[in-house]
This record gives sequence, C-alpha cells and structure tokens, in this order.
Amino acid sequence: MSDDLMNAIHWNEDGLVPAIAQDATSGQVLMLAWMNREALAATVAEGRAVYWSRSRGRLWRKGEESGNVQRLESLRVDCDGDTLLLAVEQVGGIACHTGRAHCFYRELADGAWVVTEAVRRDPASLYGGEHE
Ligand SMILES: N=c1c2ncn([C@@H]3O[C@H](COP(=O)(O)OP(=O)(O)OP(=O)(O)O)[C@@H](O)[C@H]3O)c2ncn1[C@@H]1O[C@H](COP(=O)(O)O)[C@@H](O)[C@H]1O
Ligand SMILES: [Mg+2]
Ligand SMILES: [Zn+2]
Repeated sequence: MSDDLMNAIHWNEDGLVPAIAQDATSGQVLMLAWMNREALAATVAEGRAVYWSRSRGRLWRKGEESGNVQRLESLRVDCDGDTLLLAVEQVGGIACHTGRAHCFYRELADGAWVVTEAVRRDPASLYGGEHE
C-alpha cells in the first residue's frame, strides 16, 4: 500500500487502528480487532483479514488455526480515519473463537448479559485444545 493510503489512517499511540469485520452479505457485525501498518498491507495484498494480535504481539491471519478465514470483499475507513470497516466473506460461518457466528453474542436484557447466539461448533474441534 502507498504511503498516502497509510497516512490517511489515524494510527493510535501504539501504531494500531481498530478494525470492525462485518459479513458482506448480511451486514452482521462479526468482531472487532486491531491492525498495524503491516497487518493492513497484508490484508490488502492477500485479500483476507490479517490483524495484529495485541496479546501475542504478532500478525494474526484470521483463520490460521481454525480455518475460519475472512475473505476481503471491501475495505472502508471512517470520516476521521480512526476506524476500519472490512466487509468479508466469513468462511465456515464462524468468526468467534467460542464457536459462535460472531463475537457479539451477549445482549443486555433485564439487567443481565444474556447469551443470544448458539455455539455452532465446539471450540475444541476448531482449536484442538483447552480454549475458554
Ligand atoms: N480466533 C480468535 C478470535 N476471533 C475473534 N476474536 C476477537 O478479536 C479480538 C482480537 O483483539 P485483541 O487485540 O483483544 O486480541 P488479543 O487479545 O490480542 O488476541 P488473543 O490473545 O485473545 O488471541 C478479540 O478480543 C475477540 O473479540 C478473536 N480473538 C482471538 N482469537 C484467537 O486467535 C487464535 C487463532 O484463531 P483463528 O484465527 O480463528 O485461527 C486462537 O488462539 C483464538 O483464540
Ligand atoms: Mg482479546
Ligand atoms: Zn469472539
């Protein structure tokens, strides 16, 4: 990606920008993760979502373990350049590492967080181990 394209983005003090992934067909919000310059360049070059994992401190190609790759359909930046929006084809229909379709599976109802989304696949079968 050119410097102009990179410089249009308002990177935070850690050199990161939040990236929202949504399903390109349904518009469903799938997850929010982070990108640095390298992750964004890789996302565009490879046509799939590549994030920066803050806890692991390395590039994270979504689906690298689970196979649940996010194929990039379009990429947008918001008005003031501090949020990215990826429209993706979610391979496997599962974005969340809990085995659910998306990460926003808890909804406030009657003063409690209520789980509203079913687990589509046991995370143990996605990640083969002890996963929360
Ligand atoms: N697969 C996911 C995953 N899918 C969606 N998300 C969301 O993406 C956000 C990532 O932003 P963060 O900076 O908080 O991520 P992180 O804390 O650095 O990453 P982890 O330490 O949580 O793995 C999380 O907060 C979740 O809401 C996921 N966060 C982490 N993972 C892990 O990524 C690894 C690879 O998974 P696949 O990409 O599916 O193969 C596995 O270890 C997964 O547990
Ligand atoms: Mg996290
Ligand atoms: Zn999740």
